[in-house]
Amino acid sequence: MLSRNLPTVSPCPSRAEVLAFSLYMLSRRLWLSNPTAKVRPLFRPPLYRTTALVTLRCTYGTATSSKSAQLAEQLEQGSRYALAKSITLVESSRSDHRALAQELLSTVLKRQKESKDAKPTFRIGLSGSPGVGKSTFIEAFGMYLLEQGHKVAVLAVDPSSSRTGGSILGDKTRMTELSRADDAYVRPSPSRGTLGGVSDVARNTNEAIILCEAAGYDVTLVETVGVGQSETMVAEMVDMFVLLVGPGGGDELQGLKKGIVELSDMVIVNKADGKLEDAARSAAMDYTSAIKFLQSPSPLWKAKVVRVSSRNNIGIDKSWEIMKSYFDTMTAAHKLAEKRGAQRKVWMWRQITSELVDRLNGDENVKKHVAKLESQVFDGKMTSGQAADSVVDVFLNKVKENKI
Ligand SMILES: Nc1nc2c(ncn2[C@@H]2O[C@H](COP(=O)(O)OP(=O)(O)OP(=O)(O)O)[C@@H](O)[C@H]2O)c(=O)[nH]1
Repeated sequence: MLSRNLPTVSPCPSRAEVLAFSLYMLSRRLWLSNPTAKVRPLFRPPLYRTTALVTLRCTYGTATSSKSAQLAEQLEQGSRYALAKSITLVESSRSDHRALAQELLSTVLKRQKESKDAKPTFRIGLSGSPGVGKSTFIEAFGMYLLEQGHKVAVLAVDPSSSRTGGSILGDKTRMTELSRADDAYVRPSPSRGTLGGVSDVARNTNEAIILCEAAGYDVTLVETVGVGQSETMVAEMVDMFVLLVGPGGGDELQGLKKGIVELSDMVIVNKADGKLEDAARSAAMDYTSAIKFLQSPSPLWKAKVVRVSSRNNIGIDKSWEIMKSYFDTMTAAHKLAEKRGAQRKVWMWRQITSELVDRLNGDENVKKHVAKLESQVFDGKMTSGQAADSVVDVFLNKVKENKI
């Protein structure tokens, strides 16, 4: 990136310097266009080279920051176009995009900190197996929130899209009514090629949440599907984690899936209508009694269970009432800010770990060294611990020599 490659010369040139340089360039141009004329460059400001450099530096150095300031401004004005563009920057793997995204995030965070009348924001994670009715619920719930005067953003965390290029959540048209509403923003799943691993998905989503909030969306719904670590990941980036289950009952109460109920601050039994109503009632009772014996994510809150028919718009208001009550309880005890701070720290360390491993894996010398060590470990000539120490030593030595 140009602003990175140019030497840092500060401060910016004074007006007099810029004027002197411009006069010099003008007289030079006149002279070059007509060398016989007696308009030779009359003077050469002693600092003109530096001035040129400084001018360039200022022009290109501020190009990124003025672009990011402009985007931040448009975001604050609630431009959906600016929001989509900003999230694309955050998701991009291009280094100039990432640099711009980082500038933008810094500007946005600074403005949020300085703003005295910032609206409170609420981040809600929503998970459930495929087909349980997540889109239908979000559509109905989102429209209800709009009626209550909220601005709603919907983001999707779909680890399948980074692994396979396809996506469980994003391949079909979803939430059509909500997508068209003025005060809603529905972000489709990131497409192929924009993501790396799970850690990148998390980073992008965390940053996208900040951008949505900067654009005035006070409720952000982060939707995920119960695949791999995605539920735990989402639970660790939101204020409240909601699990959507079907009326068939209780799969989530068995074995491995039990952990996900334990993470949940609320369980919504969806499809509580028609022939499924009785089944939904008994599933709700099963969840309510099971939750009594599970550990709560917070000592201040015991998970609630609610029956909903997203298709018939039943129980949507009750769901919001419970969510608001959670929000009020946690805010009154100053627990939300604490939770967000702790989450940021956790993600910082995960990002550090993943970034270090990426750099380590990307280094050619380390790769060669690892290849040798792997065969020694395989043959039992070296323990895995010894090999790991050796790889890290090689890597750190290169870092010390400023080669990485
Ligand atoms: N009876 C009934 N059916 C529902 C309800 N909510 C959703 N459905 C149906 O359940 C099916 C799946 O709904 P979706 O909203 O697409 O489910 P999803 O969880 O988003 O599914 P994926 O996008 O595949 O993860 C659709 O046929 C919906 O019409 C409900 O409240 N009652």
